[in-house]
Amino acid sequence: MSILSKLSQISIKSAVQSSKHCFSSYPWLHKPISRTTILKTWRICGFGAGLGAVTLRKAACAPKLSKRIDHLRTTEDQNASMTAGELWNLIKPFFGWFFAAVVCAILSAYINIQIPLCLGDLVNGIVKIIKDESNNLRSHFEQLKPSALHLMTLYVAQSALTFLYITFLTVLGERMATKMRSDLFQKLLHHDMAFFDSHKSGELSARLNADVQEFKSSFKLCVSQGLRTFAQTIGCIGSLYFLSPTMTMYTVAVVPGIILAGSAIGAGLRQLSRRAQGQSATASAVSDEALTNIRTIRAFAMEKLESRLFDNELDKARAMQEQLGVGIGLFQAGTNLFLNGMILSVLYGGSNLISKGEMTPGALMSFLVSAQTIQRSLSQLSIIFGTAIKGWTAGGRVLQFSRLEPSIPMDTGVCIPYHSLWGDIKFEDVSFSYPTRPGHTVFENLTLSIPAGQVVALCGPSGEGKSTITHLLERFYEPKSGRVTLDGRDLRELNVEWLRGQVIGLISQEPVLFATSVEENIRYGRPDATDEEVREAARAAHVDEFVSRFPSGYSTVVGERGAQLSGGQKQRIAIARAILKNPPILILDEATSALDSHSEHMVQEALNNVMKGRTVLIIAHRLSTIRSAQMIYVIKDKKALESGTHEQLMAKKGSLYRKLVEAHNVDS
Ligand SMILES: Nc1ncnc2c1ncn2[C@@H]1O[C@H](COP(=O)(O)OP(=O)(O)OP(=O)(O)O)[C@@H](O)[C@H]1O
Repeated sequence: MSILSKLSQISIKSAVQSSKHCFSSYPWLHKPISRTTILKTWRICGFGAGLGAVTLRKAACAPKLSKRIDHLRTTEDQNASMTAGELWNLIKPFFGWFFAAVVCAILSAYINIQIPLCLGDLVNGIVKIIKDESNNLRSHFEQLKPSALHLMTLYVAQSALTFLYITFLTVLGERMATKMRSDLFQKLLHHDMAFFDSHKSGELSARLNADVQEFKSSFKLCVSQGLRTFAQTIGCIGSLYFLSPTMTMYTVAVVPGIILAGSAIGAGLRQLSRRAQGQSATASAVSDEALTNIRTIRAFAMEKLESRLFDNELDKARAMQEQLGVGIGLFQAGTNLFLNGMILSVLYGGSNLISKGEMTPGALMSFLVSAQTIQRSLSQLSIIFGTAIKGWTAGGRVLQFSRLEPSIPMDTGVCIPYHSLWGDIKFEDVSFSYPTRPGHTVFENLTLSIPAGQVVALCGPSGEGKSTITHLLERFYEPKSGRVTLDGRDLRELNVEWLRGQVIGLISQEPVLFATSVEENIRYGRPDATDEEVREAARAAHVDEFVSRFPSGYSTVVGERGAQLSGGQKQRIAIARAILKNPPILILDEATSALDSHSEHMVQEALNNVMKGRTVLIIAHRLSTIRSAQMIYVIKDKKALESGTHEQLMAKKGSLYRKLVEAHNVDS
């Protein structure tokens, strides 16, 4: 026996002995263990190990998946800024309201400057009463009346002006925000598809909502409080000078230093604010993406992981906002310390002047109240400064996308009159790569022709660019070189709105519906269609069959992106929508791929009716659909490799089409 086996026997023996010893102290352990108990134990161990493994796997996955978030981060935000000219352009349309608000705010500030002076007169009168040792107190009291009345008038006027400027500013702020939102939305709707390829919808919606809101609130605050407090500060400094030039000179000598320090801190805070807002937008993008893909998250049981990813981004945003808060807090604390020191110096210096007989108690009172008004105004200004930083950045973020001009203008170019439109399409030496992936060439000198009134099919392996051909035809993107023509005219000469709205009808692979009723979704094809025309299109696309079984019929709401319908039902509604649009050129991008063979047969029938007399471009994987085409192009290796009818291509020896059919890459 080898040394190793001896050693193992010894260890087994000692283990048995020690276990016996151990068992003897626990009598219940002497009971025979049943098979079920052993099985249960195994199951529990297995479950525990499984749970541990899943937790570990998820923990290990988290950092990997968090890379996904990197693509949701926005980089341009750092450059988001706004010029004074742009701010003026926003105000200009509502200048009347702005002017009224500014006048009221300045008048209110003027009154605030007057109040301390008037208060000083009143105090001097009171001092006279206190000092008077004659019995003429009543007449002194009577002399106070004009000052008291004056003060009363100022208080009432100040309240009225406050009411007015707040009202004017609310109207101004709301109108500006509405216009900003409307302009941005309009701009977004017209931006190039490449823009949407590189920006997340969550980010765009944050600019449209949260950023506009932030800009509006800070603008209102800056104009109402900022203007008033600024005017008050300047005015009160004037009053101070009038009351005591010496003390005023001492007081304001330190102001330039404070302004310089404030500007330096402000620049840092502005940058921090930009980063914090960018991070908040990333957090929103994460939640937005998760909520949009809730079904995928459910299917993979990733709720906890997604929640962790969101928390992670939220934490970063929170930390940055906290840093910003600390920065603003420090700024305000410093300002307050400086201002309180100023008041103390005023009291001390003022008492000194009174003792020398160079100042009256009333003047000191006025000086003090004016200095306090300045103090309040400046500390208010420091708050406003923080808000202005946030608002300025938010406004810049909104304008950043409003400034961009789409490279494809929507409303310029020629519209071919309906009666002379044939629908003859040609791709001439087209080279193309997507703007977001410029290094990846999708087509190189692609040439193909879709003759007017004919049905042409595109087939070929996945990812070779079939759908891209439809994108170029719809002019979602521009070719890098070469041209796409309609009836011999370059698409670049034609009006895009007319092309997409009246000439081309697209039924795509994944139809997306609006979260409204079936009827409204179909009517989207032609908003002025009558109810009967909508029903007719629905019948032609076999929508009627399933909709009539819904309790609410055509009023049934389809849910977000049509989530409450099956893929085939969505597809049929999309077909009805295209039928209603009645375009001269029809693109069917795997339009029947989501249907079962029965529905496909019915929809194909409907499509056959619609296709008559039109130019039709079909992208399909089903042989039954492809073979009916008058011309088939096989797209591969960045070009149209082969073309011909089904019979011609099948008869051609070594043809790629034949290989695809035989390899079932084209479904039979
Ligand atoms: N918006 C986009 N941005 C960047 N690249 C894209 C975009 N859309 C498609 N592509 C790329 O362009 C190439 C062609 O894609 P396309 O969708 O046209 O292929 P396809 O032949 O229609 O594929 P399938 O038959 O699978 O639908 C692919 O490599 C794809 O990854």
